[in-house]
Amino acid sequence: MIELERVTKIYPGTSMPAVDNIDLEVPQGEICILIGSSGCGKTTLMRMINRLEPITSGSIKIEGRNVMDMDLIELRRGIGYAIQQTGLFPHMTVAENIMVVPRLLGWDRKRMDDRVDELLKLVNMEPAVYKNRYPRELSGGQAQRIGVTRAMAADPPVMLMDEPFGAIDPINREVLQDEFLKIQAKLKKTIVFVTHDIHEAVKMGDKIALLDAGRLIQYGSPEDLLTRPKNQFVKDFVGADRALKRLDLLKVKDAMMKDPVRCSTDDPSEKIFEHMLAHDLNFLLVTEPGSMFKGYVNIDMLRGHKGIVGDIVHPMTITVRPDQNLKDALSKMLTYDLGIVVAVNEQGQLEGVLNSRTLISVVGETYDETGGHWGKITTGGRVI
Ligand SMILES: Nc1ncnc2c1ncn2[C@@H]1O[C@H](COP(=O)(O)OP(=O)(O)OP(=O)(O)O)[C@@H](O)[C@H]1O
Repeated sequence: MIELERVTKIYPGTSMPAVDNIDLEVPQGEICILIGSSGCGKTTLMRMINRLEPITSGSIKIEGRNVMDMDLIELRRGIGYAIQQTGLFPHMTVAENIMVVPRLLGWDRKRMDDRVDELLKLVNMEPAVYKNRYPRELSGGQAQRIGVTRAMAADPPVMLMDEPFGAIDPINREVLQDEFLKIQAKLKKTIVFVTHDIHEAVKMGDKIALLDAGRLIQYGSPEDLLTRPKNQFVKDFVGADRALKRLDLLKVKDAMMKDPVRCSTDDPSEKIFEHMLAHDLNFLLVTEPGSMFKGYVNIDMLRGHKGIVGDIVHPMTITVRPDQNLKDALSKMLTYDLGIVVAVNEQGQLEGVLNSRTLISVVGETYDETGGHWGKITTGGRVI
């Protein structure tokens, strides 16, 4: 846990505090987002945690220990630090960059090599391909991945991340965010994460701290800020399209129809054709016995077919995961012009189906602008 108590920073030669009397608690294993307009004090606040900036007054404790009482080297070893500009050393290879802190800690060669491979695999970069490259031989997204892995190299319990995905185009940014959240779900670091982007904040944050002119305006879960903005400033900051932002918060599994009607690859086509006619269905999902998702059949494909469904099933390559957010699902549906999108789990098994009508009703019905209350989503929609 990181505890900030009445933390204030006044830069020498200035009179207005850059950080003004902030109390904040970041629980163990959570991501706390610092957000606010340019100059509101986010970076200053973060840099006081690892003492890159001296604290003017107040106290910062990590696991109950005041950072000012800790040996500086020991403090920084326990805190990974990733920044937007990545800070990679241009004359060092990827592997050497990742190993900066472990080398200082005196790790042996084998342990360092293993760690480089492990971390590169974690961020989906093939070690054999990338570890001997120099930063100039990486794309912007790859360099940011390396910046983040470097911060994680010595497995610090605390990470400070200052717009770590800031310089990346929106599509790769989503990919990096998803990767990072997956890693975080396993590693459970305590993270302070600065961003300018409210979508990123809502997606990544367990808690969001909204700052203005050095002061903490509201601190709470993304849900809190979106649904119970404390004042007009917060409302304006989170924006008028709060209903849409809620798509960042809700997961596919919250809105999908679970356990949808399906047939099996070993079902006879004629029997399924009759069944679909009888139930007025023209489209049916197909799984293997054991529920591995295979694709779909429609009534025209089945008409006159003598074999089994598995012979003619049409694959559906665009799918979502139940724990992806609804915004990702909507974006896939719009990009590929799909009326429905199927949710499959990591093993490829069919878990549910989401249709565009359900999605739209989630956005439309769950927020009552006048009362400002969110309704409950209780059901997915019927698909077939
Ligand atoms: N070294 C410094 N000396 C004097 N003032 C500073 C210094 N660094 C930052 N400031 C001021 O402190 C305030 C907070 O700056 P800080 O960089 O923490 O804001 P920020 O929220 O991270 O901004 P941005 O989003 O633009 O990065 C600003 O008014 C800035 O001008």
